[in-house]
Amino acid sequence: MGVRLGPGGPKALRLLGGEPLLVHAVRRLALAPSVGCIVVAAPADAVADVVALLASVAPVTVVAGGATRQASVAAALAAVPADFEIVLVHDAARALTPPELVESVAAAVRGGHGAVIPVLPVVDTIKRVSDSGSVVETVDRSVLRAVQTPQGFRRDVLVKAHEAAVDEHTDDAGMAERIGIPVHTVPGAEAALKITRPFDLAVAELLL
Ligand SMILES: Nc1ccn([C@@H]2O[C@H](COP(=O)(O)OP(=O)(O)OP(=O)(O)O)[C@@H](O)[C@H]2O)c(=O)n1
Ligand SMILES: C[C@](O)(CO)[C@H](O)COP(=O)(O)O
Repeated sequence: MGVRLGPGGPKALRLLGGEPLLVHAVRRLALAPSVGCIVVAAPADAVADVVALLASVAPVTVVAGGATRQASVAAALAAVPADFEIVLVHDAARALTPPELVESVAAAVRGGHGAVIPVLPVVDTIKRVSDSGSVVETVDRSVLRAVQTPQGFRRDVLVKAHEAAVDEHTDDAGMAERIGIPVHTVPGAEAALKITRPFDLAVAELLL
């Protein structure tokens, strides 16, 4: 719902350079040579609108999403045709993700990794803080990474991870980690920033 972006309806349908974030994201996915099929999870009451919106952008299958990201991914995964053995999960909110990043994630899965995530180093000093606002400790940021999408999986790994999930995860790799699947990292891209707050949208407008 784009709560952190402020009022204006589902975030995927908010405008960036005059077009919905979802259109930007799908257009860039479709430009990646490895992508053979795109399934979009749309807000349940906007499926017909999203089908119409994407008709001239790329061939897509649109399904009704769920109340959470995890539920939306599960619904989309169930609609991926049986002959696709590699599945990448992407955020509409990462609307400017370059096709080259999609390719590098896909290539790492093809190269033998069951689960692959793009990551960036953390640039700020990170501190653990108590409920009262006092600093508890400074965390060693050299071992931390900020995680992006698309996240790539062998299809059987992603299906198993979703089937095994008993709680909510903020990304799909988190579910794979929980069942002991090794998750491989590849370098992320600054342009794949997640448009979360108004500042991010302003940055994305400038980048575009
Ligand atoms: N029910 C949901 C919620 C999110 N997403 C996907 O998860 C991505 C990242 O979600 P987020 O940035 O958290 O979007 P919102 O949930 O709209 O943001 P907010 O938490 O501020 O409302 C979205 O771009 C969308 O692709 C989804 O498919 N289904
Ligand atoms: C999947 C994700 O984009 C990886 O960084 C992120 O976890 C999504 O988080 P959100 O809170 O749903 O925006």
